[in-house]
Order: sequence, then C-alpha cells, then structure tokens
Amino acid sequence: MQIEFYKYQGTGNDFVMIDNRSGFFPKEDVKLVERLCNRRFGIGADGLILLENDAETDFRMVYYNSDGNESSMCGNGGRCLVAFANQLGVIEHKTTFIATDGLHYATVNDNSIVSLQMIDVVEVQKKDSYTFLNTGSPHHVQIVDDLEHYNVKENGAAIRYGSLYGQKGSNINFVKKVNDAEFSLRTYERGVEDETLACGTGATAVAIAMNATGQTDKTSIDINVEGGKLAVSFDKLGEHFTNVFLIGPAKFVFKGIIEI
Ligand SMILES: N[C@H](CCC[C@H](N)C(=O)O)C(=O)O
Repeated sequence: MQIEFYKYQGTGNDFVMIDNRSGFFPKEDVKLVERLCNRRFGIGADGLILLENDAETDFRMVYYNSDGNESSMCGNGGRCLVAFANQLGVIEHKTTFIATDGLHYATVNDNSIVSLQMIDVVEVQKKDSYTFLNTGSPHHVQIVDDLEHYNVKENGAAIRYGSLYGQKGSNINFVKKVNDAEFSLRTYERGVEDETLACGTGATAVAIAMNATGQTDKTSIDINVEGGKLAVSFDKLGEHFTNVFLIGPAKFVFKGIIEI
C-alpha cells in the first residue's frame, strides 16, 4: 500500500500530514502510525495529523502522537494543519475547524504565519513549585534555574510517569523568565516521551501560567522554544483566560510517497 504524505514543522515540532478526506487511512492502526513517525524506519515526526471532512466546519483535525496513539489537542500541529489546508486549496486565509477539544478559528498569511485560537482556560492549579492547567492538552509548568543545561528528558519523564499524573500523565514544561514579555521554554512531551523542539499547547500553558502566578501582568507574551519563537496572546477576565491565540510559523518541508 502506498500513502501520499506531506511533512510540516512548526518551530521544530514536526508532523506527518495526510489528506484523509476520502477516509482511506486505517485510523485504528497504532503500529502503522508509530511506523510512519519512526525516524529510522519511517518518515519521522513528533506526530501524525489527518485532515478530514466535517459537515459543519472547513475540516476535522485528528492528532496522533509518535507512539501511534490518538491524543489531545496539538497547538503546533493545528497551526501546521491550517497551512496544509491552505496548500491543498481547502481554505484561503481564514478558517474554523473542529478538533478533539472543540472549534478552532485560525488565520494563515502569505508568509506561513498561522494564528490559532486555543480553548479558553478557566482553571489554573497553582502549587508551591509548579502550575498545572489544560490548554487542549494537560501541562505541568515549572520554573528552573539553569534551563539551558537542564536534563529535560530525565526530569520530565520522572514527573510524567510519577505519582502526580497517574496513568494519563501530562506534558512537562520547564521555564526561565527573560523579562516580563518573554520566557524561554523546554518541553518533555507525553506520547513522544522525549523533549520536542517546541510544544504549542505547552507555550500557551506557560504564557497563561506566568500571568496567573504573577510572574508577569502582560497578556501578549513571547515564548522562546528550541526550534524558534512563538507568541501567545489572551484576554484575562478575573481568573478566566479567553481569546487565547498561539501565533508562529508553520512550514511545508517536503511531500512524498511511502510504501507500507
Ligand atoms: N503530546 C501532547 C499532544 C501534542 C502537543 C504538542 N505537540 C503541541 O504542539 O501542542 C499530548 O499528548 O498531550
């Protein structure tokens, strides 16, 4: 069986994109998705995204982590899917699509900068040494001193598989404040089980967590990630965060055919 695929990356978080409007893709085949994401035996990616038809919106997003399992919302993947839909001619420069966490409004400009609306955040759990919130995916946010030399994989896995988050686990974000409008982030991603070069729902979680815990009073924040720079903006009403947008590049890298 041959599969046509497109490869995209959003600030270094990379994805296999498949046009599944015909419904041909075997969505239950965990081993196939894992193989397609494998960086030696397959195409290689942090995740795989299906673009599907939807009766009420421009398209449906189905997201899989590189372990082959379908998962929760992917912010960088959502941004890449908007750029992919534009490349296919499914949309022009703005869209509303459906994903596992509901409706998303987004725009894409001629420089492949995608602005993706994320879900509202109405609960931020503030603990002594960390913050936990859900921005479409679950995120643990923790400030560390020496982010550049921090062992993200070892320390991230210990928290993700520890007693705090049980079977479901969480994505783990380690943060350093640069200034009131800029933070640096490194993320251990659930379902990739490694550090990724960027995490969109993670960057969104960090921006909101830094405001919610008083590290900043800004509502437009730059997040430096290993693979580039993302911007997060939101409105804050009391402890609720709305009109949340994740903004950054979403680039087409190559397309191909894979024999499976
Ligand atoms: N690994 C995440 C989903 C992808 C998140 C990340 N790639 C993003 O850009 O938001 C999870 O299973 O919760």
